[in-house]
Amino acid sequence: MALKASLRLFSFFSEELRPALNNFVFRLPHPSLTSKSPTSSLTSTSTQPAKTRCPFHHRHQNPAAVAPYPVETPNYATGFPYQDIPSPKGLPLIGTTFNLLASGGAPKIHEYCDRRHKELGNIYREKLGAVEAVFIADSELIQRVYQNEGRYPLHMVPEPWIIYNEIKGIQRGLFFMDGPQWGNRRKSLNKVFRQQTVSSQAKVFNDVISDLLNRWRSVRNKNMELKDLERELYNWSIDSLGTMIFGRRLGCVMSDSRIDNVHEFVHCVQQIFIESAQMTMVPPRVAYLLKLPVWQRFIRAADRALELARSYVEDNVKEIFSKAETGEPVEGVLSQMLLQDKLREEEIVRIIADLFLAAADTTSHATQWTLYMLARNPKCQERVAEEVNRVVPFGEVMKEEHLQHLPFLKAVIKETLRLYPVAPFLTRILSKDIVLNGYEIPSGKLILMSLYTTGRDPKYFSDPDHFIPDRWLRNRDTHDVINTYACLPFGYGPRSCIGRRVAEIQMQLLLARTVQAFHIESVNSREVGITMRMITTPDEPIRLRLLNRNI
Ligand code: HEM
Repeated sequence: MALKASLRLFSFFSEELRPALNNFVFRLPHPSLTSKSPTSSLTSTSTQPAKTRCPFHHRHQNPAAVAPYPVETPNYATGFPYQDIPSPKGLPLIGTTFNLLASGGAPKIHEYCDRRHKELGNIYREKLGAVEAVFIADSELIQRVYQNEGRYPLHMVPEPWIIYNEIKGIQRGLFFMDGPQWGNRRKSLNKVFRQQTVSSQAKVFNDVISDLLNRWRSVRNKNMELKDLERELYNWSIDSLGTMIFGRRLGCVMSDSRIDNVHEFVHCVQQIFIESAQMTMVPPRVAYLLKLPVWQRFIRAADRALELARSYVEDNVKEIFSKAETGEPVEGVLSQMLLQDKLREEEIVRIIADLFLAAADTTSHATQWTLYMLARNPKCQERVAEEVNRVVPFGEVMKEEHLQHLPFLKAVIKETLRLYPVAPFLTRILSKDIVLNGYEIPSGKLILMSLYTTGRDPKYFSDPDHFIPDRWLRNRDTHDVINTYACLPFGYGPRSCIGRRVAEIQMQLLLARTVQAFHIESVNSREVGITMRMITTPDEPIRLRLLNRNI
């Protein structure tokens, strides 16, 4: 959801989330400091006596690290004080905001945080604007955060959305829920998004792809270049999800589409992301109070997107009820939610509207990056084409069971998401204190897990800057993926991405069929970089040439 906004979003300027609750009674070294690996023993409750000093002492002269160990029985649930976590120097009110601005601002925040990790280590804290966050870039620390997320994990909701929901007095979908309310809804929705249900949608996903590929054949220019790939993929991802949910086509990938509302919806969702990203550098509450243009644009786009999504969902809900009354068959998971799960209509409308916001940009950008990687790595592209043609000869319908025999294609997608994680930071706010790398993290602190950094860390991935899908293949001698917590493009645990299977099947089908139909070439004259628009997007439009394959 844009939420995801990503969700995943990243609004450093939101107000303080929760006050630090901790009164540190014991300020003793944690047993983790006794181990060779600074992180491995963090998960243990061992009471072994401490033998070594702080693993960071060479780069962070922590007084506690060199203090004599206490005589009384240490409480190993505690570590060094939170304040001792390495941190860059900043100004009192705005922290290090100017440093971020000087480094390119919000669009380059992934590189800024990557440099901070290189300078300060795999854990640091930084105050940007009004919010302080603890950044971690270590697979064992990430694992530890997820192990402690509790029954109802809490993540960060982007500040512009918090304000929006407050001033409009509205409740929203899954991404915005917490506690038992979230737990109950997530349980019902998990049924809808389970593997079996999603797999049964392969046929409808294929119908959308057939239209899309036909459209691409006809809209290429004379150089065989496809215009506005981003918009094409947005339309595809919305049409696919819409067909799964409503049981009928939205029609937004057809070349003669007159579904203006859907196109407007797509446009508004893109706008929401652009404006939210702008507000990473202007405190959203200030933007709201001063009615700055960025806030006005955000609110206009959000109002319209939700209005369009709601009216479409409402129309479909009405139709489902009237068909159910007359005994006509109804397709799509919306009918299942209404008729079997008996969710209230008003709640379904907001849940589904937000699902569209969550799905559109994430799936389309993940697919866009993968197509780009295939274009830049022609040998990999040929291997995918050979693999696909071996499993599904050209002209035969690709079914969900075929996808199980396409390991190299799946490895290509994983490798792309390692280098270009759509959500570059995962967020959690824990409801209990924990110790990370020997430092106490009080409950309520915002923790950001830096996937961009872990995904490119040579500690986890050899030759990390290179696109090497083979590293993900299990049967390969040099299989070098040791710890998957370093690469979690869909998050982890009960609050991980609910749409993961939908996205994976949609992407696998589209990519397999695209590579089967076309030889893809990149037209960009330079290597496309990353610009953050709340999610990982290209810093210039990705331009592809699609040449027909002679099969
Ligand atoms: C390649 C495409 C996608 C990527 C990379 C992606 C990634 C993510 C990530 C990283 C999270 C946060 C997980 C965490 O905090 O542990 C998330 C949450 C979420 N995603 Fe996705 N997502 C994708 C597609 C989708 C689709 C297609 C849908 C809807 C059908 C969707 C719906 C959601 C929702 C509703 C949440 C919030 C879940 C909750 O709060 O319980 N996502 N996604």
